[in-house]
Amino acid sequence: MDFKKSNQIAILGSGNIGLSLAKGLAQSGLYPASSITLTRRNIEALDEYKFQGFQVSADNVSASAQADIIVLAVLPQQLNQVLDQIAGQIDVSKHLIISVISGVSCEDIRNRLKKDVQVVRVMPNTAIAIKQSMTCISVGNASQENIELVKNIFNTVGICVVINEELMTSATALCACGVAFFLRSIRAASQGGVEVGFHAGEALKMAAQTAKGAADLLLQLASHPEHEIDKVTSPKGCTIAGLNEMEHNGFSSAMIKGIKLSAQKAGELYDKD
Ligand SMILES: NC(=O)C1=CN([C@@H]2O[C@H](COP(=O)(O)OP(=O)(O)OC[C@H]3O[C@@H](n4cnc5c(N)ncnc54)[C@H](O)[C@@H]3O)[C@@H](O)[C@H]2O)C=CC1
Ligand SMILES: O=C(O)[C@@H]1CCC=N1
Repeated sequence: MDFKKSNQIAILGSGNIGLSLAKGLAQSGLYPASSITLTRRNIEALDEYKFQGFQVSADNVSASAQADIIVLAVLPQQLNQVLDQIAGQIDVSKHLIISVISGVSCEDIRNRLKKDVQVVRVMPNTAIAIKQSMTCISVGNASQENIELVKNIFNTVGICVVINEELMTSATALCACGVAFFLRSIRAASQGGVEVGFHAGEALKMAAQTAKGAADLLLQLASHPEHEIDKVTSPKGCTIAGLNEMEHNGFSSAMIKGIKLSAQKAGELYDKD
């Protein structure tokens, strides 16, 4: 399929996720660094990216005016100031807004910018920097052409699914915060590995590769976790002993409760006024 040619991207707010997205896009070859403008209030912090060929600026207004796609990537509490800055530059016939901001609806953004500007809400995670993001998209009022454009972008830097906007705070918890949750699990496993005899560095590498293999069993075989767990747990064996000890200490329950609290909090991050 041919996608609309959208040449210039401005990422307003180049912090953790904005820069991860920039790296992934440049790596993918879909958007060269020279077609991406990164904004931040203190642009000295972007020197390394300037050196790599990205355009850097402290001026959200001119960056937006020059862009076809404007990515909003500031914190929820920083958003209203940025929207008020750029509102006058928005050309509804040209601009597509992609917001990665948690807890802010497409309608919130349209109400503050221009009612008929096209806004898509996207929830990537930091693995986008290595083209491994699980990205959830809700399409807002975008045209079919722009929906395909956005899906193509996020499929190039990982895997994307389109979901209803009401589920975006849940997607934030499961997929964006989820990176931290799985990393903490791997870190905990490596700490266990040190207790049973490995040096910290090798324990971390062994835990990470084991986690990657476990995830790939599910993804590549379209298998269910309990089916794969049953293959590991030999009768009267050491796996079931360890697994049950973890469950007695609330392993699954802790993960479920954490995801529920994160989803609730994601819905409370933005103050419209
Ligand atoms: N960090 C993550 O894994 C993810 C974050 N998000 C969302 O992305 C947004 C950004 O999160 P992070 O990257 O973690 O935060 P961050 O604090 O690392 O990045 C925000 C950046 O915006 C810059 N900024 C603030 N005001 C600005 C302004 N007026 N003009 C230009 N730049 C400005 C800050 O200097 C900072 O570099 C949040 O809304 C968050 O909910 C979404 C998905 C994943
Ligand atoms: O912690 C946060 O609020 C952001 C949203 C998802 C990941 N980081």
